[in-house]
Amino acid sequence: MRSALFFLMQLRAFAGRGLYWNVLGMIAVSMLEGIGLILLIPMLGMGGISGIDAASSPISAWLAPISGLPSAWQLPVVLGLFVFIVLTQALLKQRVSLQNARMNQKFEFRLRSDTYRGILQANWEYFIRMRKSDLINALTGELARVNGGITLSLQLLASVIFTIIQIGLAFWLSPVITLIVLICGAVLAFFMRRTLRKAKTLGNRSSDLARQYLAGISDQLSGIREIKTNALERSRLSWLESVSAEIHEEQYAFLKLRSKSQSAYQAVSAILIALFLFVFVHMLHTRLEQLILIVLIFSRLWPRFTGIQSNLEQIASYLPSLRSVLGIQADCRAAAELSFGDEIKSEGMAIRQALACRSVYYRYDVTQPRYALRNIDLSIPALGMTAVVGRSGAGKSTLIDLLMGLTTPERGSIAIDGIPLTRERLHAFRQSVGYVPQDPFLFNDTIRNNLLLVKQDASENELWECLEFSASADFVRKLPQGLDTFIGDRGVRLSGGERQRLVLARAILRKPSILILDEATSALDSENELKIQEALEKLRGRMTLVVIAHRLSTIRGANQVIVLDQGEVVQSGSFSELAAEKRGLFGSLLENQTLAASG
Ligand SMILES: Nc1ncnc2c1ncn2[C@@H]1O[C@H](COP(=O)(O)OP(=O)(O)OP(=O)(O)O)[C@@H](O)[C@H]1O
Repeated sequence: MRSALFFLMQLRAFAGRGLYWNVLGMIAVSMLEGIGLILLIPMLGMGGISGIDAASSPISAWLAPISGLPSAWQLPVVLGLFVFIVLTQALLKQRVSLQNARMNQKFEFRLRSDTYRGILQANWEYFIRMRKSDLINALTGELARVNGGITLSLQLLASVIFTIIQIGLAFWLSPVITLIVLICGAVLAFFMRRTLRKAKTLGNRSSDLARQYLAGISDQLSGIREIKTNALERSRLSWLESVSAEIHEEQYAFLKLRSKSQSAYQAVSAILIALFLFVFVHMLHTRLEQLILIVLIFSRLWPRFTGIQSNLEQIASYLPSLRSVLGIQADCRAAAELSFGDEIKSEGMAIRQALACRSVYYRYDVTQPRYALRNIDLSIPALGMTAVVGRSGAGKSTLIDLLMGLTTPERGSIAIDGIPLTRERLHAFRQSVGYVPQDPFLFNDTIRNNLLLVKQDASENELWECLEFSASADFVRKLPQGLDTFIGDRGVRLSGGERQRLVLARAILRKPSILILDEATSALDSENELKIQEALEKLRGRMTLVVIAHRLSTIRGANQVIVLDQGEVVQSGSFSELAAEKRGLFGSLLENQTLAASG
């Protein structure tokens, strides 16, 4: 029951008074149903069914005006009343269920939007920690289960209201019989508690399995190339079959649990009804009208009891999904770096003097002693070109993430023109950054839309200018639909170099104050690399450039070269200065590359 209450509390916090109106509607529906039921006795009595005395009906006092009518009129009037009550009840019921569906939809919409908003507002560290597929699962499968949980909780609420009202009616008719039936029901419910606990455990497992499945399948489809080239098809299929088998086992266990508890309820209800009739008619000589009504009430209540039990089981199994979605929301709140509205308030922030790191320390995992960056002190002068070099794993990309404000230092600070980059200034600063990552990403859309993403009002001329600059214009012109060609799954596949150039075009479209290229020319052939080198030359003096480069020949023109090794700055200076320090790391990197190129 606590699970259902949890769902309903969430709904109440969202729907407020709307939920109370619906509860009132549910009460009215149940009352009308009860009255319709009680009307059966006078109807049967007036219809002349022997043994039933219409005047002894519990509502005979209410029917007094009808008894005053000529006897030929009495039955049609009672039948008319009955039809009216049933129709009103049906209409009201329809309205309440539509309102419930609307409320549920709005709740789901809000939950979905709040969750995604939280995800979008979370900082980069959160995404480093989280599995992407868990977030996808929360926004798809888990939300669908939460929706199911809310629907069932509302059904349960209706059933509980119905049950209370019908039990109240039964009490009014005969407290003794009702009490005996209720005691039996309570004893049965007590023994069914174990089933509920089991349902909850199964629900937890089902959530885990869904997460595991989605994580695995999205990983494998992303790595399908590796699967093919390493001939891993069979082992991957076995993985899928084993997870599917587990999912089926879990579903089967849940169905078995439900059908077992339902059959138990049905069997007990049949035995109880038979026992009642025997005991009350033969031993206690109860009045027939009362007995008929009570049997009627409980024969309708019993399936509701069963419904309540099975609803509770299912709701308990859905609860882990709601908890998981709310957990993600809470984690995102804790990791929030931005609130919507910041972007409206802020405009780009230009670097006028320098972007600097002061005694910066950074660890990916604060529980581990290993620092990815240690004691970093450096200054990137505005409008110059700074190159960052170092062996693989030296900390270059980590440094870039810090410089862009994607991550925040554990100690020390990042400052723009001497002012620390605080959370409030983050969004404005990022609007001034153009970034081309190692593995460029384009959305599954047209080239035009991919570019317009960063500057919606860019003119056709501006788009082509950026494409020219990034040496992409030629290949875009040759595509079947030019700028309107779909790329990715639904359209033309682009080579790594082409994607990299398009991402570069996008990065410069909004004329950033600082352009950061993380190995941006790694996928380019020497002809295109040269073009980009020339373009970067043209940008010099117009924006601050930061370039991470493996190929040291590409950074000859840099004003400053920073050499990182094992998370520390080991050298910095101009290209020629560092090249002259033969015993330094830069000298040896340069020597290795020259040897490799000549060999
Ligand atoms: N998400 C992460 N979680 C934990 N450790 C990480 C993570 N990303 C990087 N590291 C570690 O931090 C260190 C610096 O990594 P980084 O990616 O900054 O190096 P890099 O110089 O950019 O390397 P490369 O040239 O190969 O891209 C490495 O030891 C790496 O293992």
